[in-house]
Amino acid sequence: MKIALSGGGTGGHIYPALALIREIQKQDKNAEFLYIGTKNGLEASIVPRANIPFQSIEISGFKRSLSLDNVKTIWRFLKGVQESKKMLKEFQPDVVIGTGGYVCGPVVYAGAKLGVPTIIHEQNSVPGLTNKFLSKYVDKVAVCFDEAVASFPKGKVVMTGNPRATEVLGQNAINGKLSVGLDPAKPSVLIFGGSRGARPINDAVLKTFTQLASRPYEVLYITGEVHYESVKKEAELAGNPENIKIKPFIHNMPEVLAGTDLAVTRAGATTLAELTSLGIPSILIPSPYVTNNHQEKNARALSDHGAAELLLEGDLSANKLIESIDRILLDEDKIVAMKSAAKKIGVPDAADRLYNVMKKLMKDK
Ligand SMILES: CC(=O)N[C@H]1[C@@H](OP(=O)(O)OP(=O)(O)OC[C@H]2O[C@@H](n3ccc(=O)[nH]c3=O)[C@H](O)[C@@H]2O)O[C@H](CO)[C@@H](O)[C@@H]1O
Repeated sequence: MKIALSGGGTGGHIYPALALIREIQKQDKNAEFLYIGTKNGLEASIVPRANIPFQSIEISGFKRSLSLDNVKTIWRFLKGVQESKKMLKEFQPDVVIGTGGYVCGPVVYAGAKLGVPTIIHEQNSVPGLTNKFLSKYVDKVAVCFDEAVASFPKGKVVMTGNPRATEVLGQNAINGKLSVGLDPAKPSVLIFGGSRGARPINDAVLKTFTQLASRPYEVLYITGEVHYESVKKEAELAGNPENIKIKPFIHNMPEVLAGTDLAVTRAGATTLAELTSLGIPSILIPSPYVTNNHQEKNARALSDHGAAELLLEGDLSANKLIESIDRILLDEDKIVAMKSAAKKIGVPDAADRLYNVMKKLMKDK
């Protein structure tokens, strides 16, 4: 079986595709893959690192407002479709799957126009522009939230969950802690602002350093690649306490999550699928800078059920952050209740569900 995949820009669109690949590899040793992305997105480093054949097209995102750039984008889209058609004709896939981000626009569109079975996977409760556009042309739309169903053509939508929820299971917590310099005997908090980091979260975290230094727990603080150098400098000025380990980005997130007692993070949909599958309590600080405020909607799907606490960016401060961490982490009953609420939302068999949708589509079409 040959599978072409595309999805990119940020980790939240790339890791679900890689998780699906891992599931297919488990069930079909002979499966072949081609991943199409852009040279500028995170996929250009993450996908080859996972040993998956990677090719790139040139494409940029569409702006919602009227702009000359959009003319360029349309031209690039059409060029991207031609390039994708060439790659797909050469690879001859049995199915094309898009996991979001503007790069999958031309790739999945090209697949549909060539008559190849096509699927898009929408991780969020509110769909992105690219997936909305593609939903008219594809055969199936796989979703993770009930709220997303109404945004897509009836009859195409299937509820699968996010394949990354499957991939993060069964990892070794001790190895995860040791790999980032944490003490396996102590509780730990993971702080990160999505796959690229978030300046407002970094600013608040840096101001908590003096207080965090006296806490009985440890902190793994992932800054995002672009923020790392400046955060490191400020952390040194603040005395960089022993119990706070700072990294720019980590590639073994499943292992690290296995040893995490509490997560403080944005509310990207793929991160939330991981947290709920593992039953990790969280403090969610949704990014207000995303389409239709979709991260807040993602976050509320957890906080409404007691699986997470919502901390809006407007209310974020160092004091509020440390008060929330202490209140949850130092209260065993609260941790147990949040864990169980998170697990109830998780969809641990999501990868198998998506693979089954794919197999059925290929059989039927
Ligand atoms: C600004 C923006 O548009 N963000 C979107 C993007 O976020 P973003 O890419 O930040 O997405 P998510 O938070 O959903 O996923 C991040 C992924 O990166 C992984 N990770 C993160 C840090 C690290 O050091 N190592 C690592 O592997 C996480 O475990 C997770 O698998 O895609 C999500 C999924 O469609 C959307 O919900 C977000 O709104």
